[in-house]
Amino acid sequence: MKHTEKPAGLIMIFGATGDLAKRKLFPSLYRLYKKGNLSEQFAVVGVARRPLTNEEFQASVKTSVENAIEDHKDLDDFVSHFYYHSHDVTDSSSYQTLKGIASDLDRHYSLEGNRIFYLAMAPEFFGTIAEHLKTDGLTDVSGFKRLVIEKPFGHDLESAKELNERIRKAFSEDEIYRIDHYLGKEMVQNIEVIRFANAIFEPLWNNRYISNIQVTSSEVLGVEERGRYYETSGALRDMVQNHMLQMVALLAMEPPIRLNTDEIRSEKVKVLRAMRTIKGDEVKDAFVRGQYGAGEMDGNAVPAYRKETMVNPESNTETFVAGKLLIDNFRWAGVPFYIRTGKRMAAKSTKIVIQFKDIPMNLYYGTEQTLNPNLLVIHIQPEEGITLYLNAQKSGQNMEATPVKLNFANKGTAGMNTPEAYERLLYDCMRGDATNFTHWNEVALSWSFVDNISEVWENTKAENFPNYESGTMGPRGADLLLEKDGFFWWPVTDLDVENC
Ligand SMILES: NC(=O)C1=CN([C@@H]2O[C@H](COP(=O)(O)OP(=O)(O)OC[C@H]3O[C@@H](n4cnc5c(N)ncnc54)[C@H](OP(=O)(O)O)[C@@H]3O)[C@@H](O)[C@H]2O)C=CC1
Ligand SMILES: O=C1O[C@H](COP(=O)(O)O)[C@@H](O)[C@H](O)[C@H]1O
Repeated sequence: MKHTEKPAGLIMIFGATGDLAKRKLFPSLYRLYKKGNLSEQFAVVGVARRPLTNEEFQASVKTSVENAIEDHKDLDDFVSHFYYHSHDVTDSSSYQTLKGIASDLDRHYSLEGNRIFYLAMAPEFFGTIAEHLKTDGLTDVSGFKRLVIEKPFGHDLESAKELNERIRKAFSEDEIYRIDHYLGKEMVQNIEVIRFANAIFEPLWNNRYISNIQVTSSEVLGVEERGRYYETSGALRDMVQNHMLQMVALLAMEPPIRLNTDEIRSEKVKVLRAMRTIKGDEVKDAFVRGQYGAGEMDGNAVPAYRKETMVNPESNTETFVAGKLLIDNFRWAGVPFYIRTGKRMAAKSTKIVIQFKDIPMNLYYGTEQTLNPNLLVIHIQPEEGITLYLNAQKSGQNMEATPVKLNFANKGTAGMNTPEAYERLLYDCMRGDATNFTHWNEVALSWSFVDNISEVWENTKAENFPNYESGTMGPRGADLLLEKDGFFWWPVTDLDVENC
């Protein structure tokens, strides 16, 4: 696929009055515009039901950008490229009007017939919109056409297949950009560089030298206003099926023969294929689910999940998942990948800890004492960087090894759920680079892995829910999962080897 750095084009955003558009998409587009990464030949059509004039829509885009970004120098010029069409996506009759608007803008801005359709709406509309775009001729373009589709991509493998078949009627696989915003994060993208650009890591990156890998993505926030969605999702579908498995795939994949979209995706797919299936009775040994109870966060009392708005007071939905994954291939046989994610935990943090195996014998401590293992920590958020924990002699100490750390802190502005991730992904999509979007094969394999677990959990009531207090690192079962293998979770805040 040829990448043009600044292609002209129309971006049609379905759900343009929604939260995602306001908080992430408009500020990201503005940043691209400010950096000169957006062609002057661009126009945006916002679509949603509520009646708005173009001017009202432009004012709301302006407000969204002002709320997110301090420098607004060129904002008026930027918003002048925005247009609005009030349209119910389930109403077949108004797609023709939308088509007329798109054609007019194409001529007015010389958009070269390039179109990106961004579906920032509830997933039940994805299939309908894609079908209409085709049947009503919006996809009959002289340039490129691309579909950006938000999560969740289905609810399980079956529904994901159904959705995929519907959107594939209008777009080919290489025109579909399935968003996983973790793939837009600076340090997630850095995993490959750390692995494949450093002679000191790649030779050690296997079961001979690594004892276990831990991936934690903990959140402080609870379910907020998303109770209705979350009740049907839970942490397994919301975080594990996509973000957590994507990080595992990047950590475990073989070096691609070339750094292009197809080769990278194909290596990730191989990891997902090699992941050992966990089903039936095995689920309770390899996976732990949790649900938050009431607690205190930053000195304020917070309610239990079951007391949140739109949540069943007897809900069986998990807000926490910990699991042990095994990748049955030559490189990783026998190395556990532990994953852990949850809401209302003690800290907002996404970290990857690679724990290396112990050296055969310790010359430096008393015989009963072991040295601290070498760790490589990849800090995804809120701080961005890497830390390598080594043992060395500190000055003044006599032939005694103490842990020292080598730190690299990324200078980028690290925010949570950052618009920067969306900015990168939007830019990639405009340039036709789908590397950091998920291919259908990845989505399908992730769902089939997760479906086996959710099937067991949906059919067995979690008698001990709620089983962790808000503001903690999850239920005790998550610690036991590692303890039975002789490991423990490395802390995610202030990771200090000396104090572990
Ligand atoms: N918000 C976030 O941080 C994140 C969101 N997502 C995903 O992004 C998508 C959008 O989420 P979010 O922005 O939060 O959702 P919102 O509920 O805030 O927005 C939904 C949008 O859809 C429009 N809409 C609803 N029904 C129709 C209809 N029948 N026809 C036309 N427009 C309609 C609404 O406008 P109106 O009422 O005027 O029609 C609104 O613009 C979802 O798939 C979500 O999972 C993913 C990651 C993060
Ligand atoms: O996709 C999702 O991600 C967020 C967490 O994203 P982060 O970038 O803040 O780590 C999560 O809160 C949400 O439930 C989920 O849908």
